[in-house]
Amino acid sequence: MAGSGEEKNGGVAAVSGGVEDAYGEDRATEDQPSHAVGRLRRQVYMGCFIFSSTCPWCFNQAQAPFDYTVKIVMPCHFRAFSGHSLLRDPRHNKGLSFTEKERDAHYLRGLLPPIVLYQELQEKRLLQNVRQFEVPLQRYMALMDLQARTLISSDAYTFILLNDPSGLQERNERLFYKLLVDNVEELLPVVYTPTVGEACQKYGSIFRRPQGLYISLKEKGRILEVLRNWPEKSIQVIVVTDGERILGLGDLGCQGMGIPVGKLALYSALGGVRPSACLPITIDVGTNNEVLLKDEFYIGLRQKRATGQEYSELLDEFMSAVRQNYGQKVLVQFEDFANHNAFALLEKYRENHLVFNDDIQGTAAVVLAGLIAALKSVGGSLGDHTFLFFGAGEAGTGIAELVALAISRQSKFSIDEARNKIWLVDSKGLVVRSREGTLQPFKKRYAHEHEPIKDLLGAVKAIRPTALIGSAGVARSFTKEVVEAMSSINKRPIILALSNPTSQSECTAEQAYSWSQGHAIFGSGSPFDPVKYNNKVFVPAQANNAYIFPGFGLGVVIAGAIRVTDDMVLAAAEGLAEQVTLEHIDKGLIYPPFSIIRKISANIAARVAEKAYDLGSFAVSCSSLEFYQHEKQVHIVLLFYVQAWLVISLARKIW
Ligand SMILES: NC(=O)C1=CN([C@@H]2O[C@H](COP(=O)(O)OP(=O)(O)OC[C@H]3O[C@@H](n4cnc5c(N)ncnc54)[C@H](OP(=O)(O)O)[C@@H]3O)[C@@H](O)[C@H]2O)C=CC1
Ligand SMILES: CC(=O)C(=O)O
Ligand SMILES: [Mg+2]
Repeated sequence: MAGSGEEKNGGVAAVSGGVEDAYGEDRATEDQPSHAVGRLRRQVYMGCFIFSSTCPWCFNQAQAPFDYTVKIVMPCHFRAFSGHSLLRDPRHNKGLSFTEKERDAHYLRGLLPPIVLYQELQEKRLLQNVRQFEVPLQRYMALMDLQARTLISSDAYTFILLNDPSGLQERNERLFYKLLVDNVEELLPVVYTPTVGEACQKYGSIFRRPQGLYISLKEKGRILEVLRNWPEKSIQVIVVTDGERILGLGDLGCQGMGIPVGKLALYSALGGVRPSACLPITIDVGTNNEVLLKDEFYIGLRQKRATGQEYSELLDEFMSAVRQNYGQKVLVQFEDFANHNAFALLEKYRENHLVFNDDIQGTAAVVLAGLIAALKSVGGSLGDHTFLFFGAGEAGTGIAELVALAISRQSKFSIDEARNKIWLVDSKGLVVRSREGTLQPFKKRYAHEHEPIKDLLGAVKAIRPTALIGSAGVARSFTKEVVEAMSSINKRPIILALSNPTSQSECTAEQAYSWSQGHAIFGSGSPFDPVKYNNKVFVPAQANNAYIFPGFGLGVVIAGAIRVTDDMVLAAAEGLAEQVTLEHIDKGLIYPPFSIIRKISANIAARVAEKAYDLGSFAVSCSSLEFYQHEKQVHIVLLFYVQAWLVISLARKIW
């Protein structure tokens, strides 16, 4: 039940699982006054522990939002967490919603205008203000300002706080998450794709303050030191990129930071992982983007990308520093690496670290779930159908592998036979046996016997797929002819245009519905508005890994997992697919709406945690297993669901 000693590092800041570390001694940050807070926190946790002893599943390390209660409700931080400092701390600042009592208790009198605005009203005011910006990038910047943790000087802050009529300059993290959670369908496209893509492209010009950790080649040999500079000590999820394949926009080098920041905002808003437990990291090994290298505002190293030994030594050092500093239960999510590194890194680290590649595994889970749901309209099981991928990289082959695994689990087919139902097209055309000698390893399993075909239309006509899945990052590659060909082969063609952002989408929703005369089951990576065609309204699905990774990460955390396996990814897909109801299917939807994403995430988390537990000591640390051992008789998935839902709902109440 207790976190194992081996996970601690010199007495500081190791993350371990189970109940004991929830007392929080090991995650005090340097600016927290220690003993009084420790005692108070212990009392709060003891109270929770009594509650949890009737339901031990309700209480473990993911419960850390309680930290917040201690800090903000108790007048225990004296001046260290009061007055200016409190207003300048986005994590604890409540802005105009500090009550009269809190203003007295925290030395805030006079620092705020006299009015007390309750959070709902603050939220309404902010939403109105965000909506006033017509340009999506301005909305993005306004929201990021609200979230930002690193602050401007106190004088400037007070000036802004007291003089900013829009209220948008307030740094108030809990308001940011409340706004996001309550308006997820409206704000997701702002903090995430497509707008985050533009933000990364312009990151150098719009950069105001650091939002994550930058680890560059200059820090080689000192990465542990760099990690220790981050103010939070108890980290549960890291999203890391090296910026080489940012969405479908290519190499954006150090400016890729917008992606880990955006993904982790969703981890908190949609998956209940406490913001302070999330760490965005960009590894800067240079960039091959000539435009950036010549841009005077570029924020990264001005050199070509390091490769080979230099690159892999830096990554090795990073992984071992992460483990040393945060223990073995920190989830490292690789994001938007180029495929020549992504597959190799996943293979290399998955045996000994808790790693997850969102582009390969998260995307696979979301698409498999969508296919399972779509087949409820189309008919037949996965093994009865043929799948054609346009794009044979991380997303394409990641999905292909999970679909093959699902087919082999559901039917009498072996995994190799299942792979025969899947075809890939890459930049050189259909992946066929005669190309085997020059193919990257991850494509070889799909090099089937067939004559070479160069173009997508030719491949569609020859392979006659049920589903066409685009992940090449090539805009408008699903032409009218391609969609018409799919429609002539299938009554209900499944067409997924996964490439992000919107500018790279293989086709628009309107094109898919009109060219298929309303028959397509369509999903896209970035959102499209509903389309009216022949007096009927079609609601496109958003086939994006954002459905998966927040719940997946939460599942890993509540299980105290130490490894990610394919079965856990499959469980996540099933956890999403089972939430698509007949009502959704009747409306042509292949995913439940994002408006209920927190419920979706709780279900996915429960499925993933259950699977990790089923897999036993390979996936879950021995200490967590011991904790679960005596519960073997009970319905474990239900307990995990309750736990996940509690974390997600408590997070919303407490932040
Ligand atoms: N919706 C979602 O949740 C997700 C969407 N994506 C999107 O998918 C896209 C691809 O990502 P990812 O798989 O990681 O990228 P990769 O670079 O790993 O793969 C891209 C693939 O597209 C192929 N390709 C490139 N140009 C062409 C072309 N003209 N014709 C045919 N094939 C081509 C490449 O061929 P070759 O191998 O020959 O170079 C490669 O196989 C991106 O836009 C990304 O945003 C990614 C992850 C999740
Ligand atoms: C969604 C995502 O992860 C991507 O486009 O890379
Ligand atoms: Mg990605």
